[in-house]
Amino acid sequence: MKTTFIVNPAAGDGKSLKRWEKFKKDLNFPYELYMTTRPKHATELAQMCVQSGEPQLIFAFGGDGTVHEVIEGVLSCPNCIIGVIGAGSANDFARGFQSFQHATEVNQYVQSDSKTLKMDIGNVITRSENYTFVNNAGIGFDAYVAYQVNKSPVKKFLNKFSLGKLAYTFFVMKTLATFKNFTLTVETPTNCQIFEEVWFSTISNQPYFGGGMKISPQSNPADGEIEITVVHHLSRLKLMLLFVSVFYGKHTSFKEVHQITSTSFRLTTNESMYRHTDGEYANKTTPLVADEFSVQSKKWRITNLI
Ligand SMILES: Nc1ncnc2c1ncn2[C@@H]1O[C@H](COP(=O)(O)OP(=O)(O)OP(=O)(O)O)[C@@H](O)[C@H]1O
Repeated sequence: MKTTFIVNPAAGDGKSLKRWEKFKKDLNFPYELYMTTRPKHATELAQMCVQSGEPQLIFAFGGDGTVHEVIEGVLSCPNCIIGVIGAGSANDFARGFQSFQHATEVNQYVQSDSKTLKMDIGNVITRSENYTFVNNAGIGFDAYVAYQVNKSPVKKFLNKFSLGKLAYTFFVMKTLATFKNFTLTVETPTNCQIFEEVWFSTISNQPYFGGGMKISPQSNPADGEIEITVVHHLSRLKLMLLFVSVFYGKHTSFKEVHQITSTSFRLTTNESMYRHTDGEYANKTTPLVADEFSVQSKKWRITNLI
């Protein structure tokens, strides 16, 4: 089977390139290599790779953004298998899905009978655009933080000293002081609930978000369902406490955290709120116009390492 690596040299605050240089020395099979040079490039490269419709094994080498882009590029190709080597900052994909740590594991997989697992993907239909998500999508506080971090020159500057994570801490604190809570209506095919004073809501295909926070412990990316987590009606101080407890998956016992499982959700905000899909800015909601979140079951294939 044709094997390709798509490497984002800029992932992981720029550490990905160094890691790749080391990693490739231990690979012992022929492969094609593409380096991304800009956002969305990994999608274009993956689309190019699968154009022929031939069976393909494509390794995404980078962070969650890179993996998201590669998977988006292969959705039309049922013969394509995705393997992941997490080399980003957050690497939530590598926590929630099977992924490779070392080149020796990749060598073993390529020489084996290439077992695969079929995985789900999330879709978001909004008034202006459609999006996909592999890990999670969200509306509110976290999306606004991600937006500010990604557009800020502060992160680029701190990256030079491998201190990119400080940018997140800075913008979390800043947003915490200024964020205005919103009202969220959550409709499932069988129910409708209105949540007041919402900080954020996350729709999860797998348990992790934000760099290891186990926001949705029961999410399973192969079960044909997605989970919504709504965090509302709590003080700034308690929100901070909640962020600490999320790392251990203990936040679900807070009465201010609501979780619902469904195959689809219609979410409506009372005012315009920032959205993200897999941590990347995905525009803002239109007040009183529903966004439709759904899941497509078994839509892409991942390397099965077990
Ligand atoms: N050569 C490049 N230079 C700058 N940015 C790039 C380049 N190639 C890809 N990108 C963009 O870099 C962004 C970040 O990549 P990625 O998410 O993989 O790394 P990360 O942010 O360090 O990891 P994580 O998302 O796990 O925190 C992506 O949005 C991607 O489109």
